[in-house]
Amino acid sequence: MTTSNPILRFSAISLFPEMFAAVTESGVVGRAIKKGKVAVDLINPRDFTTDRHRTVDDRPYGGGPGMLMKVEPLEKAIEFAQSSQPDGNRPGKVIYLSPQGEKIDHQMVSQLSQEEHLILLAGRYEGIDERLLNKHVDLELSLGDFVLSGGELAAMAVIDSVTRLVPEVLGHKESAEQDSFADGLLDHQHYTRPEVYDGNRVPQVLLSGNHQVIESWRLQQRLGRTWLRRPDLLARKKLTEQEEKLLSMFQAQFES
Ligand SMILES: NC(=O)c1ccc(NCc2ccccc2N2CCOCC2)nc1
Repeated sequence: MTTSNPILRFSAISLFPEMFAAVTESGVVGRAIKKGKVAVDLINPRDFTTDRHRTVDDRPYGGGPGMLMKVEPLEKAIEFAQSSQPDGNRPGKVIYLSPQGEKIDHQMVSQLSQEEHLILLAGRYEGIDERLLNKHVDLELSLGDFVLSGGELAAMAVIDSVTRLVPEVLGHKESAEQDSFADGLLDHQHYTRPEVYDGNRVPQVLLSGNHQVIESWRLQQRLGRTWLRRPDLLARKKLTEQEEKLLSMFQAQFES
């Protein structure tokens, strides 16, 4: 069923809009767009230039290597994105993807999935004038402590991860709920045919058909793997009595 107005609209402001085909033409986001649940508008600051050479970069005050994104075309692109908002809707939230941003995690992605319009600013060159950021940007976010050549890949990661959490986008909803991190734990191991691969058997419990035992084994593995690999995540999670028991059994086996 295609709804006339999407649940969530992304406006991606980028000098390389063609990069976004990677999310708009395939997978979960591609399907959500086809179903009219999500929309992704591509806005290129170059379309807002007024000079003959369609200049989108400018030299940094204070000198130094590299260029910055030119203020005027970028500001016009942001204002266009904000104006392209159906009346009565909440104004779009302007998000700037940068290594200086707040680290993104599941909580942030989940909050963003409640918005109606997200305007994603993909930086190029060495970045953007601080005064423009102060004027227009609501949220500066980072995927992690590493540098990309542009903000587009980070923006696409936001589009994909947020879209997965938009209600009914994933169809059988529980798979978004069962995404690891959704409940603060890492995912359990996965196995498929053949039953013996490279001399290694699939854990017997998964062949038992006993779904209660299988679910509890999977939960125990999620708890154990989180304890081993991401104790920081475990520290933040309130465990039920059953979870405490499963984890301590895992720890006992691990330390035996
Ligand atoms: N961690 C992240 O989310 C992330 C996001 C973007 C990004 N790059 C685009 C960018 C955006 C803002 C400022 C500088 C830059 N860069 C431009 C190219 O030069 C390096 C600095 N990199 C990593």
